[in-house]
Amino acid sequence: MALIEVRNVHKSYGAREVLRGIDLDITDGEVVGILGPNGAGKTTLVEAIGGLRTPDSGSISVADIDPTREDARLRQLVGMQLQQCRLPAKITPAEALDLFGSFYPEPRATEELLERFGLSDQRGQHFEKLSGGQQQRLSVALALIGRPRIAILDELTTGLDPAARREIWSYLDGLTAEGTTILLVTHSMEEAEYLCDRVAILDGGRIVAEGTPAEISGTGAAQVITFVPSATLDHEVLSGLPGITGVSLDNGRFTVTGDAAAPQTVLAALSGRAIRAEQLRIVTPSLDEAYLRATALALENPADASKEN
Ligand SMILES: Nc1ncnc2c1ncn2[C@@H]1O[C@H](COP(=O)(O)OP(=O)(O)OP(=O)(O)O)[C@@H](O)[C@H]1O
Repeated sequence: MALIEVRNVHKSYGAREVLRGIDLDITDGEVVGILGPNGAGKTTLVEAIGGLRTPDSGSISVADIDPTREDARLRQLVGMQLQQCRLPAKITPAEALDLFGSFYPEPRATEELLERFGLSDQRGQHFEKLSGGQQQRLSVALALIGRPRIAILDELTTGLDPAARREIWSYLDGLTAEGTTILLVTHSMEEAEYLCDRVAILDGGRIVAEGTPAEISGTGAAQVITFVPSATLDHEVLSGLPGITGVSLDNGRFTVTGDAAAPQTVLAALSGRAIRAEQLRIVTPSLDEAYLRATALALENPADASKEN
């Protein structure tokens, strides 16, 4: 059984249905990214998993706990970093960490977190005087202080400078090595590719694509090779090659799609016939492109999106 199970979850705010039948399984130790455009329902979904919002229908189970009912048990298991960290204006990072740490049996050391999250110099500064990035880093540290088995991180590194992002990513690498399960909402494809075992793209309240970053971006499967052959080349020479899934010819330019080995396969076949591939381009779709494709498809099929209500 998965550590987190989400089954057919629906959630509306007034007349607006924000989650429209979400199914998601997350296994122990996995790092799963939720991507999607603004307003897609990402925060609603992860906060429902964290027990902060109640679905209208469907079910959620977190290590066999119903997040809407067993709040105290859930709090010991789950560390949540919220998109907007709200703390009293006059609390300092050291005080906030000590306070949150006091809720857990074996908290991480305040000093260790201040150092790892680059807040040692601001340890005594009032929350209201911290920069946006410092408040953000504090919110991540607070989510992790209780050594949670599951960390839910909402826009973990939004607004952070590149060095701070890398620092947080490397800290999370350490946590995943210890077996922490991480669910993160992100707008950064780079972050998803770096951190996540799996991503789910949410759009219009539905998961419109799901898989490993490589599967979603197609790098594990589809490669697109385009070229102009230096001499006449038969279509069949290419279509008969192993791992090739499509060949088309337009204005003298071939476009060949195939598996990860397709570029080598095509170039070897050409070289065996003493043909050069001129104006050669090999395109590996990025996660960015896959994301735009998946959300564009969902936009093109609004009828599909409203069918199952
Ligand atoms: N408490 C609420 N009451 C009413 N509407 C809400 C509430 N929370 C969210 N919404 C609306 O639900 C939709 C989904 O919001 P949500 O915050 O889940 O999206 P998101 O994918 O996290 O967006 P973003 O990327 O902008 O953070 C939005 O249209 C938002 O305005």
